[in-house]
Amino acid sequence: MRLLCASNGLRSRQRPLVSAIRCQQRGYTAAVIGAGITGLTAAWQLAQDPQCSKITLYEKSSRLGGWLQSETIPVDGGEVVFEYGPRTLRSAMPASLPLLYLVSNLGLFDELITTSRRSPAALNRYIYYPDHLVRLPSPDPSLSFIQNVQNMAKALMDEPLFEGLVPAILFEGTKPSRPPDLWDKDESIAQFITRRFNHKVADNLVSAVMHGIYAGDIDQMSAQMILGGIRNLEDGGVLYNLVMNSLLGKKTRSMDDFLAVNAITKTPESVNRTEDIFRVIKKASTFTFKRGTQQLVEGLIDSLRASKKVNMVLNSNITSMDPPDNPGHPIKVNFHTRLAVTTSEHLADPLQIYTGTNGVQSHDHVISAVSAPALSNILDPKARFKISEVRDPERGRLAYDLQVQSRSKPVTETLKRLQLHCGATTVMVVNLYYQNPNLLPVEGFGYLIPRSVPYEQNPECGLGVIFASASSVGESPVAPYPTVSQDSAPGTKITIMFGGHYWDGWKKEDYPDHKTAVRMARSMLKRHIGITDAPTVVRTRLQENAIPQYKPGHLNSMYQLSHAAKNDYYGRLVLAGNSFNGVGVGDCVRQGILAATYGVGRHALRAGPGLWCPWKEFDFRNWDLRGGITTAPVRLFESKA
Ligand SMILES: C=Cc1c2[nH]c(c1C)Cc1[nH]c(c(CCC(=O)O)c1C)Cc1[nH]c(c(C)c1CCC(=O)O)Cc1[nH]c(c(C)c1C=C)C2
Repeated sequence: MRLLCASNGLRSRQRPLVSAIRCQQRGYTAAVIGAGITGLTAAWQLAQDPQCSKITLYEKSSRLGGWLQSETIPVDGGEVVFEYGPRTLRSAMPASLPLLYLVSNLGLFDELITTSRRSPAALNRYIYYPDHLVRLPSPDPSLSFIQNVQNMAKALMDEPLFEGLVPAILFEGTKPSRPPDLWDKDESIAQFITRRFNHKVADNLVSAVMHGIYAGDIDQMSAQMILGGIRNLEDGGVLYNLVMNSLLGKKTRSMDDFLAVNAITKTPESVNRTEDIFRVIKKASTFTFKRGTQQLVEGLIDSLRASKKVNMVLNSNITSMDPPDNPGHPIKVNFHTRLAVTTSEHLADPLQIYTGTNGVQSHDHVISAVSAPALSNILDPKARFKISEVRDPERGRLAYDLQVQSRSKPVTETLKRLQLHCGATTVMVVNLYYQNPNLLPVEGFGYLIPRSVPYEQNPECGLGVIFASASSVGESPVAPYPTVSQDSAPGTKITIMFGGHYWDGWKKEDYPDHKTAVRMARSMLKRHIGITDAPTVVRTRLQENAIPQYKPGHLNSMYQLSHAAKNDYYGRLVLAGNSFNGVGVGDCVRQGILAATYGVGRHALRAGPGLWCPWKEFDFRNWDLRGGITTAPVRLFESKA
């Protein structure tokens, strides 16, 4: 096995862990800042550690769960579940294992709905271009091999969406690859795809996919971070290497997935479920919950309550969290809570709510699970920086010059480095329910809208439309695997998403309000797929700065930030969450687990038998995973398994 790409920083050195050893002897306390999915998972994992005596979970709002939010709405003939954030979770091996173990640990396995790899929602994915839906080529199991090949060839020849794709595929292998001295130079996704294929592939296909994941602009997104595994194959041709690897059964794996599987607590319930978990991964393309993804949040909250070790400080505003004076000292967190009146149904009986004004607590470890801008605001709300791009003349690598414009205290390196992680897109989510069950022109997942669609076809800045009824129905994961659905009402549920990078730089007052958003959604559906019916239920949610954007240079700035946090806070501050390594629910769960185990110095790696300890092939005894950012997207290795 070969470690494909590990920057020195993320391999980092060993250091004396005097304070960690002391903590291990007497037990330790921890704080988690932010009660989104990363923070809740981290708090849950800490609560499983008998050595962890107390966990304080700080949340600035009165609601837990971040942007995982579902609502069950009564309608004529039953109920429908609307999602305002993530809705379906990807089932992939081994990336979804930590999440599925967590689900089982929480006793929620029976609550899953799995969407089979052979279902229309998994097979039929569409892109709208330039004025109609185009199905992305994938074998249709109801047709013969010859019919599938004919259909695919026809689509590639006839559809403007695929213009330039065939020559791009044929000649990709002949394009020069990056010279070795520029191996670690980052570029945008658009630059990489244009360099290897052509700009039509970037604009028509790749921009659509990136709308569906990041709501982002491929000119502003890091190829190294987001397409790292693929980009590493460019020597000799990306496609050639992909085909060869597939024929030879070689896979590129992320060590983090294995680290998380190794670290996550497995209750007897989840161990009993192992076979079922692997069955879900094999058969399903995605999964969700009967009452929406919020069920995961509720399961975590119930478990935290039952642990009796967790204090939840809601409505909290952390006013300072300065580095300790020396390595032996804990981190002091000063906070202020408004009168903790909660409206959330989950908080009717919180473990402990501080209703006072100011408080100070010391913690042996702090896990920050908030976004980079939110953490920056905690460290110094008055700090303002001017960031300018500079080119490293020798290596052409992107670098940034940071100048402090204002501050209220001495600026730490951590605070400076956080500034480079501050971009995020805002998405308007519109959920519509129609009584008519036969409204859609095609069966499938929905459609994405690439940036190349002419303005007249997309004046609303739409990113994509989800035929949400299709992904709300599936199989129970438990034998005899009956069909289950989120919705008992028979109509059609559609979600429309707008904005994203198209709204970069907009002010609050520029965003559409509820009425305007519904009007925009309806006019888009009419133009694109001819829907003129009036919906019976409409719900909108503006998700502000919800999806972090990994801009070129992200990996390098993550490495710098990780080291700064390790040094400034003597390994006691751990950073996790979607600002760093992955915006999906599975990514956040993995980061929460890694932070609450290796990140706080509580889980030692051992060279056990079998496939599940890939680190034993590397110098894992020298990996210092404590403090800073525990996750490392460059810890990739090649495996035959
Ligand atoms: C609510 C808006 C979101 C958009 N992207 C994400 C969210 C939560 C995050 C996201 N979406 C997908 C992924 C990759 C797979 C994963 O790790 O879960 C991530 C990280 C893929 C995806 N995009 C859409 C759906 C329904 C899915 C998941 C399931 C699948 O691939 O089958 C739809 C969608 N999401 C966004 C837009 C604009 C959009 C449009 C149709 C933004």
